[in-house]
Amino acid sequence: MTSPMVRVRDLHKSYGAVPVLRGVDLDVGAGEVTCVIGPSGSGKSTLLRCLNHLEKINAGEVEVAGELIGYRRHKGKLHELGPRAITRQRAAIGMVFQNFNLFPHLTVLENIAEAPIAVLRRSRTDAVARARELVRRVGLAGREDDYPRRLSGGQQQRIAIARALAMDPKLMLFDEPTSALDPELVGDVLGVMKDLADGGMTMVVVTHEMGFAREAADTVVFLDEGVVVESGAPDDVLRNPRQARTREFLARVL
Ligand SMILES: Nc1ncnc2c1ncn2[C@@H]1O[C@H](COP(=O)(O)OP(=O)(O)OP(=O)(O)O)[C@@H](O)[C@H]1O
Repeated sequence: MTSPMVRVRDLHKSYGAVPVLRGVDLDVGAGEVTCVIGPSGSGKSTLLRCLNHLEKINAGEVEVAGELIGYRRHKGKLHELGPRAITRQRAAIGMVFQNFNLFPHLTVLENIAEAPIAVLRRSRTDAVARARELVRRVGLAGREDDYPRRLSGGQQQRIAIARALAMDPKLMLFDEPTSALDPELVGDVLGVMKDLADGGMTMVVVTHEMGFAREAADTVVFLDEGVVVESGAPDDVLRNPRQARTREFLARVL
């Protein structure tokens, strides 16, 4: 594998007394795309949220871009980054959610340029110029001054991707980015994501889009009940799964 961008070892996460991740290992090399698949409630979103400091982990090791973000051996000490280091790391991770989360009172350009100005201290001129370039890149030239409510769900999601890219992330996390979209809008968003993947972006994508996983992923991870049941190349996991649980899941969704 190329140099690791994400390295997770024996990750445990519970909500209260309910265990959701039960010893997860994950490796994503720089420039690789990993798709995480699995039934509803299997812990996929929780795994992404642990990578981005949105959840505190209970045990294990999580390393992103060479930096350990927190671990607790079962009987060992908790090591945590300070708030400034967490902010720095979060800035290096782009996250795209199911529900776009654009600011409704900001235009498309302002939505994209806001964080680079506020967090990276870019000049307004530079941030807006880059935002214009990103709007073109996601195929929405001409919509720069629109407000999000005037865009379709698929267009809003493409802007959400552009907004994440504006921070020049080292890693992009996608949490079911097409689940909230009408079927005819899904392809455009997946197309933007495929272009990113082909351009060498490191990506972890939680998805129910098996076609995307087959085409874009270097690795497919099947998560069930908080455990990685099987992982490997898409052709192996999606076409010739070794585990009965993977076969049963695929039979339901394919
Ligand atoms: N903040 C929370 N507090 C308590 N329980 C939670 C919380 N977030 C998630 N859970 C529970 O943890 C389990 C895993 O949730 P998670 O969202 O990670 O699953 P998922 O695989 O992403 O599911 P889906 O495909 O439906 O989005 C579920 O049982 C869920 O109800």
